[in-house]
Parts: sequence; C-alpha cells; structure tokens
Amino acid sequence: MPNASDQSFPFPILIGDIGGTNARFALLTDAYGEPRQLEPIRTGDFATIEEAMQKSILDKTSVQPRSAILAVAGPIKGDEIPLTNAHWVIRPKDMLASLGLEDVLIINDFEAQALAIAAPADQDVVQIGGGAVRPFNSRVVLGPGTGLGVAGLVYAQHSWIPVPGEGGHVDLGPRTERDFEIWPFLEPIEGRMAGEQILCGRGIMNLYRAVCAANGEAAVLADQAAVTTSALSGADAAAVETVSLFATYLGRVAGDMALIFMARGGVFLAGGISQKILPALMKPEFRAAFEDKAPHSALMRTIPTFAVIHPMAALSGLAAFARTPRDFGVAMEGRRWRR
Ligand SMILES: Nc1ncnc2c1ncn2[C@@H]1O[C@H](COP(=O)(O)OP(=O)(O)OP(=O)(O)O)[C@@H](O)[C@H]1O
Repeated sequence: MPNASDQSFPFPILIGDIGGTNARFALLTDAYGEPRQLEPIRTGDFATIEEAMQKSILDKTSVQPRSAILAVAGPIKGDEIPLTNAHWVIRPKDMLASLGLEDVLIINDFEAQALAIAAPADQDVVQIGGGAVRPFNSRVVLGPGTGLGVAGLVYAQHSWIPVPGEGGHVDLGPRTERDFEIWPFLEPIEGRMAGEQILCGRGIMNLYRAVCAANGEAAVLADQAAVTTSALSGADAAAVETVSLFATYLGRVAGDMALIFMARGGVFLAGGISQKILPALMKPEFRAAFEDKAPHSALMRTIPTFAVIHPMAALSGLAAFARTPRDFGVAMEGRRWRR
C-alpha cells in the first residue's frame, strides 16, 4: 500500500489537457489557490511537447513547476505515448531530463473528464430534464468531440474512482421506422454501426448525408459546424432532423451507460459538441430517449442528466486531483515517472 507522500505531487504542479488539436495548461502553486490558466496552444504549432512547454509556458513564467500531471487522448503504455489525433509523442523521461521536473503522471483524457464531474460547481453544469443527484452514487461522463469519449466515476473506499473505457464504440442500432429508412445510408465501420460513427464531429456529417440520401436530396452543407448552425437557426430541414436524431441517439447511448453504471449520481455530457448544440439537447428528444429504457423507465426518470458548460472541464478535474490525490482512486502504476 503506498503511503501518503507517495500519492501526492510536489508543488508547483503543471496540469495539462493535451487534445488532438489544442493543448491547455494551468499552473497550481499550492493546494489552496486557484489554478492559473495559461494561453492554450495548438499542437500543430510545435514539433514536440517539450518545445511547446518550454517556449509557451516555462519561458513565460518565473514559476518552475516540480511536477506535471497531463491528460492525453491515446493509450498509455510504456515510455513512449503517441497522441491519437496529433503528431506529438509524449516521452515522460525526456520531460524529467529537459524541463527540470521531478514527477510526471500521464492519464487518459476521459479520466480527467471523469475527475471533473466528482464535484462540479453549480455554474459549470446545466441540468437537462428531471431527476436528482444521489450523493456518492456512480456517475458517467460522455463527450462527443473529435470522437465519443465515455468514462464512469465510481465511489468506493472514501474516494472517487474514474473508470475510463471505450464506451463510445458500443453498437448503435435502428429502432424507429425512420431509423430503418436512414440506417442503410450510414457509413459503417467494418460492417457495423458504432456509437462513434454518429455521435462525434465527423459522425454529424455521416448522419446528415444519410438523412439527405433517405430523402432523395443532395447534401449541400459542407461541414458539421454548418449542419449544427443551420439546425439551430432552423434554416435547413435536413440539418434540423440531423441534430434532432443526434440528440435522440446520444440520449439512447447515455441511457445505456447510465444503466451499465447504475449512475444515480448523474450522467454528464462533456465534449465540444454538447456545448455547441445545447439548445437542441434541451428539447424533449434527448431526455425522452434517455428515459425510454423499458423495463427501467421509472428508474431512468430519477437519474439526472447534465451538460457540462465549463470551458476547460478536464483541467478543473486535474486540478481537483492534483490538490488532493488521496480523494481519488487514480491508478499510477506504469503511468508515473520520477527523478
Ligand atoms: N459548431 C460545431 N458544430 C458541430 N461540430 C463542431 C462544431 N465545431 C467543431 N465541431 C467538431 O467538434 C469536434 C472537436 O470537438 P472538441 O472541441 O470536443 O475536441 P476534442 O475532441 O476535445 O479535441 P481537441 O481538444 O483536440 O480539440 C471536431 O470534430 C469538430 O469538427
């Protein structure tokens, strides 16, 4: 059993959320202060993460971090961690050697999102529909963004334990008559429809093209931002239906995840897209699909659903963990490097 000093990180701590497109950092100087947010950087602008951290953080502050806790989108195995959607390879041993750090922990990006939903501030979430949080019950976070991330958060032995997985890749099948009209036109992955084929940025386009094809119309909108913008303004009927179906399918998968984790502590929608289509998620479709889980609809009505509107939710989760690691059951074996 590790002792308390093994679990904590020496301050100042640099926390970072390294996405496929953007990397966001903040500095935490002690356990009580607010994290000082740094200017976000684009991963494409720097050849390596060490160069990005040196030039855009360390050269611009007099605070020398002693630890770094970074959340990355990609599998964490061994001493070389490639990012899923970017060219950087994270080499924690190089970071220790070249950036003057003593302690580096790398976790999964959706683990960080799960840490953020342990105790979100009221102003950081918006409730969609009814239900109420049951304290210390399991929670789930789903994030439609570049992909569809999913993680659970389970309370046990006085700590919140994030449970990252590949929940975005569950099967998604047709249920309504309209679904059966649209499904033949959806692009599958190796012959099957996974959640992530629809419930992410490129998935919006997949769904939009299928809706247009089912209607026998040309797909005229160029990208997912055009589809969601035209849907929210009501300017394009196929876009309106696309976003309505997106909300329905997200509700179905969110409901499935709630059932798997018995998430009476709440289901949270993170990811860039949830914030961008919030008015559509507040309409009846998302919540109706979430609750439509016979024989458990009565149970589902009691489970609250929220959109996370904190612009840097993963960083807030990392900050909570960095302050008091012992409140969280984050496995560090094979993911922590120390000098
Ligand atoms: N207005 C919009 N409507 C719908 N989708 C959008 C919109 N703007 C961006 N997207 C899509 O959202 C996805 C990016 O989501 P998100 O901002 O959550 O990024 P991410 O997965 O966290 O990765 P990163 O942090 O690297 O950006 C992309 O597929 C992008 O095309």
